[in-house]
Amino acid sequence: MPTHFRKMHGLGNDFVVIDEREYPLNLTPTRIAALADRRRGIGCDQFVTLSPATITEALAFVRFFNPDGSEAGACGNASRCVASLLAAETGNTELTIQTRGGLLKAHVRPADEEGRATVTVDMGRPRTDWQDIPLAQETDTLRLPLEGEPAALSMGNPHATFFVEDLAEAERGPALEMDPLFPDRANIGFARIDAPDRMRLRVWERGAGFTLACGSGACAAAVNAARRGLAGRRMTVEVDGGEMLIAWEANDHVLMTGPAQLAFEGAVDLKAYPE
Ligand SMILES: N[C@H](CCC[C@H](N)C(=O)O)C(=O)O
Repeated sequence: MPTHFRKMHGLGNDFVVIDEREYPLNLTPTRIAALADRRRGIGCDQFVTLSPATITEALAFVRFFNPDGSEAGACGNASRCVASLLAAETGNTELTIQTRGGLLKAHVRPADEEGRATVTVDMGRPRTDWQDIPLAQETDTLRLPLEGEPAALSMGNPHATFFVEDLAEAERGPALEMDPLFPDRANIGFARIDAPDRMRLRVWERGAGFTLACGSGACAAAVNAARRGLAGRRMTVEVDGGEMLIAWEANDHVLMTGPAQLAFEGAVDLKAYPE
């Protein structure tokens, strides 16, 4: 029996979303990778599943998988998309979703005539201790012992941010993702500070490669810029797909605001994909 899915995106960072709350599908990493593959599957940057929440205040337990089948503890753009989906389903504009990286509270402004909602997600606190990122050795996470001295933190997934003048340096991303300093690999951001409240960012994503936008990467880059004294605590982050607003609040929580969009819905025969 075909399985319903939604194709969604946040600033071009795109997702296949499958709701397993009614009917668990037990999707294996192999099948997820095949479905996420743009040549042989539906194609997406991350594959997102909704399952029943195990914490009563949350409407769903949301998991994020990269096209290589690896699981991410956070995915900012997908969190906005799922929040907009749940808001449309429930009529709630304030809601909570459960992720491996923690509980995320969202505020959803209803979709406009193009189906584009504006969502603010509280992405929680950045984790800046080396063990929480994680790194392979005790390290000052403000300046990692790598060429270009990036800053690093976790938003529920590992991020290193290089502050550069020339975004062409992003070509270093693939090698850096695999650097032994990152035992779980890492998302690698390249940020150019254009003003105390504005940056341009490109992210080589762990397990996914370059994407048009990376929400957790924008949070990480904005917090790392403020930690390094390069910017304030409210940033407009310009990515290839558009702009997000990031605010690192006085309570240490990081608020991310940006669009969420349903592209189309469809059905897929999972049996056509290898277990
Ligand atoms: N695109 C996502 C990030 C996915 C992170 C994933 N690549 C990982 O392995 O952590 C975002 O909007 O935050």
